[in-house]
Amino acid sequence: MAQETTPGTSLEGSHPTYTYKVVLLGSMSVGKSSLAYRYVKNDFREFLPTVGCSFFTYTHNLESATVKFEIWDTAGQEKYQSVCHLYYRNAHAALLVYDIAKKETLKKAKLWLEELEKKFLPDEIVIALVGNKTDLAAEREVTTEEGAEFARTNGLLFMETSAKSNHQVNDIFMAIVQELLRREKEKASAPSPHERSTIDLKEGTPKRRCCWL
Ligand SMILES: Nc1nc2c(ncn2[C@@H]2O[C@H](COP(=O)(O)OP(=O)(O)OP(=O)(O)O)[C@@H](O)[C@H]2O)c(=O)[nH]1
Repeated sequence: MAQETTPGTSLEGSHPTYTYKVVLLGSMSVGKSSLAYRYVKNDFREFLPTVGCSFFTYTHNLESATVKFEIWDTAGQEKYQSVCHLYYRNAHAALLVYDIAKKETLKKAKLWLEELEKKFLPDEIVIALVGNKTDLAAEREVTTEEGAEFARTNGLLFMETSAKSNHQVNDIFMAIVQELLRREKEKASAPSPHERSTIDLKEGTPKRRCCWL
């Protein structure tokens, strides 16, 4: 298992570097490894079994920032479920992957969402719902509207992809990058805890209070 890393931010002038942990979750064989492989290596292999967890890194050199992704690809097999919480601990983003040709895999993605909601506050993690295998259009069991509606009502990013035909794989990872950067900006423009003051009614004088005690 890869060593867990602490995300970091280094501010070099106006070009910061952010490191994020991104996890892929979902049923067995929905294409989690294939999506990671397509994204990082721009390739597709028919056979990419995951034993436990595998690990990829990818660096985005954007105009405004450098964004490093540590992508944790978890195995969908039931026997690994009991240790899965170790994989998504401290994650900044999660892709909940289902197979558009297997309805029950969307149910499993919904269960993953419940699990994440127990462990993270909404602003702690960016979650994307990903309907993979759009190239199997003739076998489709989940409509685009069904996925989109579930994502909309739960505040998730949503995209349908095909790791095989390279459809929207880059786009979903880039949507996650953009959302993470948007949140960084929002955090940076929020008043710093040092700036907040409270009034001590007993003494009648404004006091600075540190908010993370
Ligand atoms: N047609 C099609 N097949 C795909 C696609 N993505 C993955 N597959 C196939 O689906 C099977 C499972 O893919 P994986 O990437 O190993 O799926 P996984 O979710 O990582 O599976 P586990 O590691 O067992 O949890 C393989 O045979 C892949 O070739 C896709 O977009 N289209």
